[in-house]
Amino acid sequence: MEPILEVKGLSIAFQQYDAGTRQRRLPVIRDLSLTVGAGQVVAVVGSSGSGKSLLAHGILGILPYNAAMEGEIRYDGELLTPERVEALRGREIVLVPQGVTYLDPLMKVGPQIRRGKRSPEARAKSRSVLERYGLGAETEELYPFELSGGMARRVLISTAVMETPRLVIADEPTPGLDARAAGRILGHFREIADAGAGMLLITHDLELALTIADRVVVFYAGETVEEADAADFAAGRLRHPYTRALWRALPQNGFMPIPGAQPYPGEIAGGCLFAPRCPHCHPACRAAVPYREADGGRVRCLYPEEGGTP
Ligand SMILES: Nc1ncnc2c1ncn2[C@@H]1O[C@H](COP(=O)(O)OP(=O)(O)OP(=O)(O)O)[C@@H](O)[C@H]1O
Ligand code: NI
Repeated sequence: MEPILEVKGLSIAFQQYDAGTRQRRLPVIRDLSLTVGAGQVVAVVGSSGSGKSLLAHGILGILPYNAAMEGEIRYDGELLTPERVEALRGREIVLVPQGVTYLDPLMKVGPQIRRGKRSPEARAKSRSVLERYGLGAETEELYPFELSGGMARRVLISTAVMETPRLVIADEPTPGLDARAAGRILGHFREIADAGAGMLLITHDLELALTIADRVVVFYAGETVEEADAADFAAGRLRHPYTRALWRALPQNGFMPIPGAQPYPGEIAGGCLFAPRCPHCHPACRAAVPYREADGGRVRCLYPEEGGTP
Protein backbone atom coordinates (compact mmCIF):
# COMPACT_ATOMS: atom_id res chain seq x y z
CA MET A 1 0.00 0.00 0.00
CA GLU A 2 1.28 3.40 -1.03
CA PRO A 3 0.92 5.99 1.77
CA ILE A 4 -0.80 9.19 0.67
CA LEU A 5 -0.83 10.85 4.11
CA GLU A 6 1.67 10.27 6.93
CA VAL A 7 1.33 12.09 10.24
CA LYS A 8 4.20 11.59 12.70
CA GLY A 9 4.48 12.85 16.27
CA LEU A 10 1.99 15.66 15.73
CA SER A 11 1.14 17.97 18.59
CA ILE A 12 -1.12 21.01 18.67
CA ALA A 13 -1.24 23.51 21.54
CA PHE A 14 -3.17 26.73 22.11
CA GLN A 15 -1.64 29.87 23.55
CA GLN A 16 -4.03 31.35 26.03
CA TYR A 17 -3.90 34.52 28.12
CA ASP A 18 -4.94 34.59 31.77
CA ALA A 19 -6.82 37.51 33.27
CA GLY A 20 -3.49 39.32 33.47
CA THR A 21 -0.98 39.11 30.63
CA ARG A 22 0.53 35.77 31.53
CA GLN A 23 0.58 33.26 28.70
CA ARG A 24 -0.52 29.68 29.19
CA ARG A 25 0.13 26.81 26.83
CA LEU A 26 -2.78 24.40 26.50
CA PRO A 27 -1.75 21.19 24.75
CA VAL A 28 -4.72 19.55 23.02
CA ILE A 29 -3.04 16.97 20.75
CA ARG A 30 0.14 15.12 21.71
CA ASP A 31 2.39 12.68 19.87
CA LEU A 32 -0.19 11.72 17.28
CA SER A 33 0.76 9.40 14.42
CA LEU A 34 -1.26 7.81 11.64
CA THR A 35 -0.98 6.81 8.00
CA VAL A 36 -3.60 6.77 5.24
CA GLY A 37 -2.89 4.72 2.14
CA ALA A 38 -4.22 5.31 -1.37
CA GLY A 39 -7.48 3.38 -1.69
CA GLN A 40 -7.84 3.07 2.07
CA VAL A 41 -10.50 4.28 4.50
CA VAL A 42 -8.95 5.13 7.85
CA ALA A 43 -11.44 6.01 10.58
CA VAL A 44 -10.45 8.25 13.45
CA VAL A 45 -12.73 7.44 16.36
CA GLY A 46 -12.92 9.37 19.61
CA SER A 47 -15.41 11.06 21.89
CA SER A 48 -16.29 14.75 21.84
CA GLY A 49 -13.33 17.00 22.61
CA SER A 50 -10.67 14.35 21.91
CA GLY A 51 -9.07 16.46 19.15
CA LYS A 52 -10.53 14.99 15.95
CA SER A 53 -11.53 18.24 14.25
CA LEU A 54 -8.23 19.87 15.24
CA LEU A 55 -6.36 17.03 13.53
CA ALA A 56 -8.37 17.68 10.35
CA HIS A 57 -7.75 21.42 10.53
CA GLY A 58 -4.05 20.86 11.28
CA ILE A 59 -3.60 18.70 8.17
CA LEU A 60 -5.51 21.22 6.03
CA GLY A 61 -3.52 24.16 7.40
CA ILE A 62 -6.59 25.98 8.72
CA LEU A 63 -5.92 26.05 12.48
CA PRO A 64 -6.83 29.23 14.39
CA TYR A 65 -4.06 31.83 14.74
CA ASN A 66 -3.39 31.03 18.42
CA ALA A 67 -2.65 27.36 17.75
CA ALA A 68 0.91 26.06 17.35
CA MET A 69 1.59 22.78 15.58
CA GLU A 70 4.70 20.57 15.80
CA GLY A 71 5.61 17.28 14.19
CA GLU A 72 5.69 15.99 10.65
CA ILE A 73 2.97 15.74 8.00
CA ARG A 74 3.83 14.15 4.66
CA TYR A 75 1.56 14.08 1.65
CA ASP A 76 2.45 11.84 -1.29
CA GLY A 77 5.92 11.25 0.21
CA GLU A 78 6.87 14.90 0.65
CA LEU A 79 6.56 17.30 3.56
CA LEU A 80 3.25 19.13 3.54
CA THR A 81 4.39 22.71 4.07
CA PRO A 82 1.90 25.58 4.60
CA GLU A 83 2.54 26.76 1.00
CA ARG A 84 2.00 23.31 -0.42
CA VAL A 85 -1.21 22.62 1.45
CA GLU A 86 -2.59 25.99 0.41
CA ALA A 87 -2.00 25.11 -3.24
CA LEU A 88 -3.59 21.65 -2.88
CA ARG A 89 -6.51 22.50 -0.60
CA GLY A 90 -9.89 22.24 -2.31
CA ARG A 91 -8.32 20.37 -5.22
CA GLU A 92 -6.21 17.32 -4.28
CA ILE A 93 -6.82 17.57 -0.54
CA VAL A 94 -10.42 18.27 0.42
CA LEU A 95 -12.49 18.57 3.56
CA VAL A 96 -16.09 17.48 3.95
CA PRO A 97 -16.78 19.79 6.90
CA GLN A 98 -18.48 18.93 10.18
CA GLY A 99 -21.37 21.38 9.65
CA VAL A 100 -23.64 22.03 6.65
CA THR A 101 -23.32 25.72 7.59
CA TYR A 102 -20.24 25.69 5.35
CA LEU A 103 -22.63 26.06 2.40
CA ASP A 104 -23.18 29.66 1.30
CA PRO A 105 -26.86 30.34 2.11
CA LEU A 106 -27.16 33.01 -0.61
CA MET A 107 -25.80 31.00 -3.53
CA LYS A 108 -27.61 28.34 -5.54
CA VAL A 109 -26.19 24.82 -5.41
CA GLY A 110 -24.97 24.74 -9.05
CA PRO A 111 -22.70 27.81 -9.00
CA GLN A 112 -21.60 26.85 -5.48
CA ILE A 113 -20.20 23.46 -6.40
CA ARG A 114 -18.68 24.85 -9.63
CA ARG A 115 -17.05 27.63 -7.57
CA GLY A 116 -18.08 30.27 -10.07
CA LYS A 117 -16.82 28.42 -13.15
CA ARG A 118 -19.23 28.80 -16.08
CA SER A 119 -17.66 26.71 -18.81
CA PRO A 120 -19.72 23.95 -20.47
CA GLU A 121 -17.18 21.42 -19.09
CA ALA A 122 -17.73 22.64 -15.53
CA ARG A 123 -21.50 22.44 -16.02
CA ALA A 124 -21.30 18.92 -17.40
CA LYS A 125 -19.04 17.92 -14.51
CA SER A 126 -21.30 19.31 -11.79
CA ARG A 127 -24.30 17.63 -13.40
CA SER A 128 -22.60 14.23 -13.49
CA VAL A 129 -21.26 14.56 -9.93
CA LEU A 130 -24.70 15.45 -8.57
CA GLU A 131 -26.20 12.58 -10.50
CA ARG A 132 -23.67 10.18 -9.00
CA TYR A 133 -25.03 11.10 -5.56
CA GLY A 134 -28.65 10.75 -6.60
CA LEU A 135 -29.37 14.45 -7.02
CA GLY A 136 -31.18 15.57 -10.17
CA ALA A 137 -30.21 18.49 -12.40
CA GLU A 138 -32.95 20.59 -10.75
CA THR A 139 -30.89 20.55 -7.52
CA GLU A 140 -28.53 23.05 -9.13
CA GLU A 141 -31.28 25.67 -9.02
CA LEU A 142 -31.98 25.27 -5.29
CA TYR A 143 -30.68 27.39 -2.43
CA PRO A 144 -29.21 25.59 0.62
CA PHE A 145 -32.34 26.28 2.75
CA GLU A 146 -34.37 24.27 0.22
CA LEU A 147 -32.28 21.12 0.79
CA SER A 148 -33.03 18.35 3.27
CA GLY A 149 -30.23 17.34 5.68
CA GLY A 150 -29.28 14.34 3.58
CA MET A 151 -29.31 16.38 0.35
CA ALA A 152 -27.08 19.05 1.93
CA ARG A 153 -24.60 16.35 2.95
CA ARG A 154 -24.55 15.03 -0.61
CA VAL A 155 -24.02 18.55 -1.95
CA LEU A 156 -21.01 18.91 0.39
CA ILE A 157 -19.57 15.65 -0.92
CA SER A 158 -20.25 16.74 -4.52
CA THR A 159 -18.36 19.96 -3.85
CA ALA A 160 -15.44 17.99 -2.42
CA VAL A 161 -15.09 15.60 -5.37
CA MET A 162 -15.51 18.11 -8.23
CA GLU A 163 -11.75 18.04 -8.89
CA THR A 164 -10.94 14.34 -8.28
CA PRO A 165 -9.22 14.62 -4.89
CA ARG A 166 -6.49 12.22 -3.75
CA LEU A 167 -7.11 12.78 -0.05
CA VAL A 168 -10.58 13.32 1.42
CA ILE A 169 -11.01 14.26 5.07
CA ALA A 170 -14.62 13.92 6.26
CA ASP A 171 -15.28 15.44 9.67
CA GLU A 172 -18.30 13.84 11.34
CA PRO A 173 -20.28 13.58 8.08
CA THR A 174 -23.49 11.91 9.28
CA PRO A 175 -25.04 13.70 12.28
CA GLY A 176 -28.79 14.18 12.03
CA LEU A 177 -29.19 11.47 9.40
CA ASP A 178 -31.14 8.27 9.94
CA ALA A 179 -29.27 4.98 9.71
CA ARG A 180 -30.12 4.41 6.04
CA ALA A 181 -29.12 7.88 4.89
CA ALA A 182 -25.92 7.67 6.94
CA GLY A 183 -25.17 4.25 5.45
CA ARG A 184 -25.60 5.65 1.94
CA ILE A 185 -23.24 8.57 2.64
CA LEU A 186 -20.61 6.17 3.97
CA GLY A 187 -21.10 3.98 0.91
CA HIS A 188 -20.16 7.00 -1.21
CA PHE A 189 -16.95 7.43 0.80
CA ARG A 190 -16.08 3.78 0.29
CA GLU A 191 -16.49 4.31 -3.48
CA ILE A 192 -14.22 7.37 -3.40
CA ALA A 193 -11.53 5.25 -1.72
CA ASP A 194 -12.10 2.32 -4.07
CA ALA A 195 -11.47 4.75 -6.94
CA GLY A 196 -7.97 5.30 -5.47
CA ALA A 197 -8.18 8.22 -3.03
CA GLY A 198 -7.15 8.09 0.62
CA MET A 199 -10.07 8.68 2.95
CA LEU A 200 -9.81 9.92 6.54
CA LEU A 201 -13.19 9.46 8.19
CA ILE A 202 -13.59 11.31 11.47
CA THR A 203 -16.42 10.19 13.71
CA HIS A 204 -17.48 9.46 17.29
CA ASP A 205 -19.50 6.49 15.99
CA LEU A 206 -17.41 3.32 16.08
CA GLU A 207 -20.23 1.13 14.82
CA LEU A 208 -20.73 3.29 11.72
CA ALA A 209 -16.97 3.57 11.12
CA LEU A 210 -16.59 -0.21 11.12
CA THR A 211 -19.04 -0.55 8.23
CA ILE A 212 -16.53 0.92 5.75
CA ALA A 213 -13.11 1.38 7.42
CA ASP A 214 -10.00 -0.66 6.64
CA ARG A 215 -8.13 0.68 9.67
CA VAL A 216 -9.35 2.34 12.84
CA VAL A 217 -7.34 4.84 14.88
CA VAL A 218 -8.67 5.50 18.37
CA PHE A 219 -8.23 8.91 20.02
CA TYR A 220 -8.37 9.52 23.73
CA ALA A 221 -7.90 13.02 25.18
CA GLY A 222 -5.70 14.17 22.29
CA GLU A 223 -3.57 11.03 22.00
CA THR A 224 -3.75 8.02 19.71
CA VAL A 225 -4.16 4.97 21.94
CA GLU A 226 -4.60 2.28 19.31
CA GLU A 227 -4.46 1.57 15.60
CA ALA A 228 -6.17 -1.64 14.51
CA ASP A 229 -7.51 -3.41 11.46
CA ALA A 230 -11.29 -3.09 11.27
CA ALA A 231 -11.41 -6.90 11.43
CA ASP A 232 -9.58 -6.91 14.80
CA PHE A 233 -12.73 -5.72 16.58
CA ALA A 234 -15.03 -8.66 15.89
CA ALA A 235 -12.06 -11.05 16.08
CA GLY A 236 -11.23 -10.01 19.66
CA ARG A 237 -7.71 -8.85 18.77
CA LEU A 238 -7.91 -5.43 20.41
CA ARG A 239 -4.89 -4.03 22.21
CA HIS A 240 -5.99 -1.13 24.39
CA PRO A 241 -8.45 -1.23 27.33
CA TYR A 242 -10.17 1.95 26.06
CA THR A 243 -10.78 0.42 22.62
CA ARG A 244 -12.16 -2.72 24.27
CA ALA A 245 -14.43 -0.52 26.38
CA LEU A 246 -15.70 1.32 23.27
CA TRP A 247 -16.43 -2.01 21.61
CA ARG A 248 -18.28 -3.36 24.66
CA ALA A 249 -20.33 -0.16 24.87
CA LEU A 250 -22.00 -0.92 21.52
CA PRO A 251 -25.61 -2.14 21.86
CA GLN A 252 -24.92 -5.52 20.24
CA ASN A 253 -22.03 -6.16 22.64
CA GLY A 254 -23.91 -5.62 25.86
CA PHE A 255 -24.08 -1.83 26.08
CA MET A 256 -21.60 -1.73 28.96
CA PRO A 257 -20.52 1.90 29.51
CA ILE A 258 -17.30 2.64 31.37
CA PRO A 259 -17.49 4.95 34.37
CA GLY A 260 -15.60 8.25 34.37
CA ALA A 261 -14.76 10.75 31.63
CA GLN A 262 -11.73 11.67 29.56
CA PRO A 263 -9.56 14.43 31.11
CA TYR A 264 -9.73 17.98 29.73
CA PRO A 265 -6.65 19.43 27.98
CA GLY A 266 -5.92 21.61 31.06
CA GLU A 267 -5.82 18.66 33.45
CA ILE A 268 -3.40 16.35 31.64
CA ALA A 269 -1.06 14.89 34.27
CA GLY A 270 1.36 12.79 32.21
CA GLY A 271 1.61 9.03 32.17
CA CYS A 272 -1.22 6.91 30.78
CA LEU A 273 -4.24 9.22 30.40
CA PHE A 274 -6.63 6.29 30.67
CA ALA A 275 -5.11 5.08 33.98
CA PRO A 276 -7.81 6.60 36.25
CA ARG A 277 -10.49 4.56 34.42
CA CYS A 278 -8.45 1.44 33.66
CA PRO A 279 -9.34 -1.84 35.40
CA HIS A 280 -5.73 -3.08 35.00
CA CYS A 281 -3.72 -0.03 36.06
CA HIS A 282 -0.16 -0.70 37.36
CA PRO A 283 2.24 1.67 39.16
CA ALA A 284 4.37 1.78 35.97
CA CYS A 285 1.44 3.35 34.09
CA ARG A 286 2.05 6.65 35.93
CA ALA A 287 5.16 7.23 33.80
CA ALA A 288 5.14 8.15 30.11
CA VAL A 289 3.76 5.39 27.86
CA PRO A 290 5.19 5.16 24.32
CA TYR A 291 3.06 4.49 21.23
CA ARG A 292 4.47 1.31 19.76
CA GLU A 293 3.94 -1.37 17.14
CA ALA A 294 1.97 -4.35 18.40
CA ASP A 295 0.65 -7.30 16.51
CA GLY A 296 -0.02 -5.63 13.14
CA GLY A 297 -1.30 -2.46 14.77
CA ARG A 298 -0.15 0.08 17.32
CA VAL A 299 -0.90 0.63 20.98
CA ARG A 300 -0.17 3.08 23.79
CA CYS A 301 -0.39 0.66 26.71
CA LEU A 302 2.27 -1.13 28.75
CA TYR A 303 0.12 -4.22 29.34
CA PRO A 304 -1.95 -4.78 26.19
CA GLU A 305 -2.21 -8.53 26.82
CA GLU A 306 -4.23 -7.94 30.01
CA GLY A 307 -7.98 -7.55 29.94
CA GLY A 308 -8.68 -10.58 27.82
CA THR A 309 -10.81 -10.75 24.74
CA PRO A 310 -13.56 -8.19 24.28
N1 LIG B 1 -9.69 27.76 19.43
C1 LIG B 1 -9.50 26.99 20.51
N2 LIG B 1 -8.91 27.47 21.63
C2 LIG B 1 -8.71 26.69 22.72
N3 LIG B 1 -9.06 25.37 22.78
C3 LIG B 1 -9.66 24.84 21.70
C4 LIG B 1 -9.92 25.60 20.51
N4 LIG B 1 -10.52 24.80 19.60
C5 LIG B 1 -10.64 23.58 20.20
N5 LIG B 1 -10.11 23.60 21.45
C6 LIG B 1 -10.06 22.46 22.40
O1 LIG B 1 -9.40 21.38 21.79
C7 LIG B 1 -9.99 20.14 22.17
C8 LIG B 1 -10.29 19.32 20.93
O2 LIG B 1 -11.28 19.96 20.13
P1 LIG B 1 -11.84 19.30 18.77
O3 LIG B 1 -12.80 20.27 18.16
O4 LIG B 1 -10.74 18.84 17.92
O5 LIG B 1 -12.63 18.04 19.34
P2 LIG B 1 -13.45 16.93 18.52
O6 LIG B 1 -12.84 15.62 18.85
O7 LIG B 1 -13.57 17.31 17.09
O8 LIG B 1 -14.89 17.03 19.24
P3 LIG B 1 -16.37 16.87 18.58
O9 LIG B 1 -16.61 15.39 18.46
O10 LIG B 1 -17.25 17.47 19.63
O11 LIG B 1 -16.40 17.60 17.27
C9 LIG B 1 -11.23 20.50 22.98
O12 LIG B 1 -10.92 20.29 24.36
C10 LIG B 1 -11.45 21.96 22.72
O13 LIG B 1 -11.96 22.60 23.87
NI1 NI C 1 -15.13 17.86 15.84
